[in-house]
Amino acid sequence: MIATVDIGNTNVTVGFFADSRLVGVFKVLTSGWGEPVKVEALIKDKARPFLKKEACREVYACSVVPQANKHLRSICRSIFKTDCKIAGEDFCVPLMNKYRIPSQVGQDRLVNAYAALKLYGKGLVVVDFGTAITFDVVSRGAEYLGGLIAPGLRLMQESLNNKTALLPFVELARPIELIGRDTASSIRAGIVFGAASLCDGIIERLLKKECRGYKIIVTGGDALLIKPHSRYLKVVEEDLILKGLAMIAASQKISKKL
Ligand SMILES: Nc1ncnc2c1ncn2[C@@H]1O[C@H](COP(=O)(O)OP(=O)(O)O)[C@@H](O)[C@H]1O
Ligand SMILES: CC(C)(COP(=O)(O)O)[C@@H](O)C(=O)NCCC(=O)O
Ligand SMILES: [K+]
Repeated sequence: MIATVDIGNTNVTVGFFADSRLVGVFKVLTSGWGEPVKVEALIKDKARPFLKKEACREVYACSVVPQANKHLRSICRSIFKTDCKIAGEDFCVPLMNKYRIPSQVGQDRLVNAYAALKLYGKGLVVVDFGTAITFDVVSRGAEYLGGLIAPGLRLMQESLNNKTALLPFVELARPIELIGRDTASSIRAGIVFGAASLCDGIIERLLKKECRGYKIIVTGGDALLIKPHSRYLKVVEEDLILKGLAMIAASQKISKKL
């Protein structure tokens, strides 16, 4: 069995793969890194049922929270009894990276692009509704071209609440009407329809120009909330980063054998 870890700005997501199949996933909040001992206890607890069945041979990770990396390394040794390999530090995502400064791009975006390329073939856009909404383009020549970054749904919720006197924090849910007639439904409609329109608008621009005929793949914590309101989001890949990490682990094993 191998373990994969995705440290995003909201969640740490852990996935276990047996024979390339995802057999289990759990999440803990990223904000806990201030108290790594607590994060370790949480991960240990949630990983226990999987580790009882089978030991972990390898851990592949991807992080966009650099201050978490050293804790991740020690947590891996103590829970999984093996060193973890972190994207960008211990291995490179095997993709031609055309970002102006290649090291500047988030490793999560590269892993998403790699995973989608392996699953769906060249010429695609990955949309990830995480803390940020990211759009990542893989060309017909299988190169990572870059993309776009916009604020995610939680950031929209929090900034409306934090930067105004009267707006409360409202839990997001499927909006029931376009024209909100109370504060909570106005905020829900604004954020959910707004994010769907932002997404469709950007995809339309991409499809008209550089990305004519490209496939669109969507992932991330808020993907299912937005999908019903979008024209272009049809193909959902949950846990795309974890799948990408598992595919990279498998490819490294093959290249070692060659
Ligand atoms: N407990 C929570 N705290 C914050 N956001 C949450 C929580 N549960 C679900 N979410 C939603 O998940 C989104 C983040 O998705 P995720 O893909 O896990 O992000 P990341 O990969 O950036 O950590 C947020 O925008 C928010 O709407
Ligand atoms: C854009 C991101 C914040 C997205 O992170 P996430 O929503 O997955 O937490 C992350 O990929 C990042 O910090 N990128 C570095 C800058 C860049 O990609 O250009
Ligand atoms: K994201």
